[in-house]
Amino acid sequence: MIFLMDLQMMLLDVIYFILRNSLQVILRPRTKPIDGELVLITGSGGGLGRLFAQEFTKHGAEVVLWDIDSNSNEQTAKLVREMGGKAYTYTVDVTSREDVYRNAELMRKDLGRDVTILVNNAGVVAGKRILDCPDELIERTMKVNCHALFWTVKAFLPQMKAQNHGHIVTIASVLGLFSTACVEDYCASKFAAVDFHESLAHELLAEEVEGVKTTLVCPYIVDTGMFEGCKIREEVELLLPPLEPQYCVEQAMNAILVNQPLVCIPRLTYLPVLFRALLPWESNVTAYRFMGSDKCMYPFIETTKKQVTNGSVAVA
Ligand SMILES: NC(=O)C1=CN([C@@H]2O[C@H](COP(=O)(O)OP(=O)(O)OC[C@H]3O[C@@H](n4cnc5c(N)ncnc54)[C@H](OP(=O)(O)O)[C@@H]3O)[C@@H](O)[C@H]2O)C=CC1
Ligand SMILES: CC1=C(/C=C/C(C)=C/C=C/C(C)=C/C=O)C(C)(C)CCC1
Repeated sequence: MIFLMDLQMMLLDVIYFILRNSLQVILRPRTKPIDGELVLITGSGGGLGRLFAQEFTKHGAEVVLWDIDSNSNEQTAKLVREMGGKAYTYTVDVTSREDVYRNAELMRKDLGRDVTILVNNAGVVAGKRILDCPDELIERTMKVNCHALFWTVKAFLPQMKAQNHGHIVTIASVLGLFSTACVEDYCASKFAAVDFHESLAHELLAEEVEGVKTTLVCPYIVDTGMFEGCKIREEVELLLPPLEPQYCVEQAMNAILVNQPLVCIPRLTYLPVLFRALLPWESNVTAYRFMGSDKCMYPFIETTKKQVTNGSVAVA
């Protein structure tokens, strides 16, 4: 009897959340204020990281900027300060546990307060076919895109839980929800990031830590240069062009500010996720071929090769 009542309640809840979430697409829920929050952004010297720093600043938050490259990181801090915001820079290699824990402590000492919003944004891709790819580059992708999430969450979640206040944001990718050819390192690391994030979200909910929110951000190609050359069939690209970095970050911010658990940018990319789950493998392969998404990374890999030949930075 109790089982049947629980089942009925669960089904009603499922329907309620489907209706509520559909309605929220049209009627945006109220955004939460984040002025005075302390936001840590990893990879803050890069394309999206810099824009996140600026967007959080616009909303009145202070930003802690972590990047492996101090020059680009200082550039981000300069832009934030020019907007009248507060930025604190640290040169951190997020793949190093020791570096992460040491800098978390240093930051706490420097600022005398804790991070309340963590944006795990740093990311890399090898840009080589698996058989041409040095093992170190594969390991680096796994360490930056996946392992680093463990270290930063271990460094900042305890205080968030203690305060019952915080937000963990993971910038993953649509390539963490469906995959394509020749980016095995990246897809594996982003699938891992997605599941790391989801497991953490489940843990917080199971423990009823209501005050610590989570948002998983899964963007399609963004024009930051990281995937320079990546291209699908022209006719399909008209429907699904690469995202403007500013648009991508604004969409991600909208999701964060309403505590939305998951956002795929653009919305159209929810479809391949559904098809992957529902259709036979061969049907998906046929659709991939039709849309040119089976070989979309070929020109990207050629671009990376040219960068190496020209003697510039070998990997994104
Ligand atoms: N661009 C795209 O098409 C998409 C990107 N994403 C994801 O968005 C995030 C941001 O990407 P985007 O801004 O385009 O990429 P960028 O390459 O512009 O920025 C990434 C930043 O992370 C930094 N970084 C790399 N390794 C480390 C490390 N070990 N420790 C600290 N910082 C590090 C980079 O520094 P350095 O430059 O010195 O290496 C760079 O500043 C990534 O997670 C990416 O996977 C998701 C979907 C699409
Ligand atoms: C595979 C695939 C597609 C193309 C996806 C591409 C090209 C994704 C690139 C994503 C990047 C670069 C993410 C970075 O994090 C389509 C056309 C949606 C159709 C369904 C299957």
